[in-house]
Amino acid sequence: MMASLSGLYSSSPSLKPSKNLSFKALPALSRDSFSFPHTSRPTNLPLTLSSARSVARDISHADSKKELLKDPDALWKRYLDWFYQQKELGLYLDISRVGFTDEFVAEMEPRFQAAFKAMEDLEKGSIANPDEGRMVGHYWLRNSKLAPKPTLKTLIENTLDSICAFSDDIISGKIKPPSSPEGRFTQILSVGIGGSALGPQFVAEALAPDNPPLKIRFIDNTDPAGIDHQIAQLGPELASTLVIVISKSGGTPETRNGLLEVQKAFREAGLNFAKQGVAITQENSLLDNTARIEGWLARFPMYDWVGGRTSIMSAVGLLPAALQGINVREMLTGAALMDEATRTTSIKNNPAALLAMCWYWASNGVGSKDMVVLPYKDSLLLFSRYLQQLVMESLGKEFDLDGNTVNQGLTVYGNKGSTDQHAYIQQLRDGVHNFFATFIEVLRDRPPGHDWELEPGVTCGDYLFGMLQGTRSALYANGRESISVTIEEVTPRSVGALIALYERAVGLYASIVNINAYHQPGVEAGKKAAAEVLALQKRVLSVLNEATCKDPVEPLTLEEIADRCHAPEEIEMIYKIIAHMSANDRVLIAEGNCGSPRSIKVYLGECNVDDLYA
Ligand SMILES: O=P(O)(O)OC[C@H]1O[C@](O)(CO)[C@@H](O)[C@@H]1O
Repeated sequence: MMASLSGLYSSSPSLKPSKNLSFKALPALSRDSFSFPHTSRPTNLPLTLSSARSVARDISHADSKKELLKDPDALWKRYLDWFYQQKELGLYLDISRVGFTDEFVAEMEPRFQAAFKAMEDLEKGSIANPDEGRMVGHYWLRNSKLAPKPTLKTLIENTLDSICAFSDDIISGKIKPPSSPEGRFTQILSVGIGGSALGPQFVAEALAPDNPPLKIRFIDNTDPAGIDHQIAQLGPELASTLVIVISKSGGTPETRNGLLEVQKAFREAGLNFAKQGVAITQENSLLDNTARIEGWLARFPMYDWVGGRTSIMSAVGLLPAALQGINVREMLTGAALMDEATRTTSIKNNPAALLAMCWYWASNGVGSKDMVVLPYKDSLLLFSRYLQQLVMESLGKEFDLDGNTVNQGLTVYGNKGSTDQHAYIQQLRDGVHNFFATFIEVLRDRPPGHDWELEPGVTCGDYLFGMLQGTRSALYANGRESISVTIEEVTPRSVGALIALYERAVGLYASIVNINAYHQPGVEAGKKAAAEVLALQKRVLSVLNEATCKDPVEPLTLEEIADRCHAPEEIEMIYKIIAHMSANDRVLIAEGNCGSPRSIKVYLGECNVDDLYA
């Protein structure tokens, strides 16, 4: 069997996981109908005669699976057999409730060895992101000795030193806001999106002390009302707000808009933005040039060899964290220790490989099941949102590295326990079986000395513990697989380790399914389409302006606007543009109303003669 299957795990294009070969081929033998744990092979594999036989054999194993489920000794043995711990970090991994078989592990071995080799090359500076021709160096950020060139090593070390020195100076009040009665910075307003927001948001929620030296707020969208809300919440403290604008590319529209809105607020408050602005971006980007020309307070670098979603250990994550009094060197140490632990080429001793293997097993190597992430700790609330980008932007790819269409991915969602038990766990337990769970457990409930028993022998934290364990058991009893990651405490070190664990798992998984984890071509399509909508809006405005400047004014139907824009095929979009502008008092609807598109006739509130000749 091994010999006949080994080729199926090679990277040969014809043997790639294929969604066409899913359960549909043999519905009666769906592994979902089996009780747990499974012994069937992943159904993404081509259905050869031998695989069909192996599925048939799995039916006969179904009873023994039931026995395993009922047999606490066997389950305990499986727990111990696969239990992983990283002692120094106090991090444990339990994958006993995922039903992979020894045979499956053996079959995955060659793929993992290839993935370990690819990871080794990546860490040595290979062009691991071939589509963008870039190195992938986030691992160097926490161990600069790994950097492939001495200049990079120096750059990483100097940047870290300057982040620490700058934040010390801000916190101590050595660097002051020019016109604040407080005499020191009290607030951070972070402007950025995607990888330039999610990491800082997660770290702030997880690690910021109750009374940080600077409190942080985020603008991570181009929603005007959301931006207004953040600025309004700052109120007079805008004068003591350090604005950190984060964009690797330096040209992301949402971030640019956030910056322009904040600069307007500064102008209106009579404040000098430049003296309170900090940029984190690549050298010579639009943002970098703006910050340099306008003389902003400080600039910190981003590098083309660090991706947005893995930038949390660069200035992107470290500067906001340091300013909130979080020990960033500890975060880096945690990540470095985890990097070391996930470098081993023994699957069983490598927690990231174990995760990647379970993901492959649970989702059939094609993302057929979603990953629900449930941290049982309020401060880790944003971990699932952070992982959503890390995993889905990395693994959600149309093509594999050989150019075959694979439509890979792994859906991630989640919030926190036990809160979610009162929201969607009902469906997870009893409803559609389209997921596997990851529990994040934190052993320490409260800082020492603060606990008390709210009923004899039981604390509030015991309830949280009970809810987690109860949900895990209830899911398992209904054949739902789960992974449990345990940390002792939420500290900079353990958070650094968690981040590094998942970064590595994503990298290994991507290798195993033969995709590039480090680019995001799909995002470009949406950005391009958005730019086209805005370009069309400008054409609509120009056509309306021309009609408005006529004497008498010529109200236009949607058809007439579309024709004059030479875009009859865009009539629906033109209607939406008109409806949006109308809702924002930007155009006059002369006749009809926006609710009935055919009735609309439009002209502008006033003719702008200058635009006619622009
Ligand atoms: O840091 P930037 O260049 O502004 O990009 C923000 C985010 O946008 C993306 O490129 C996707 O649009 C992410 O990968 C990135 O984290």
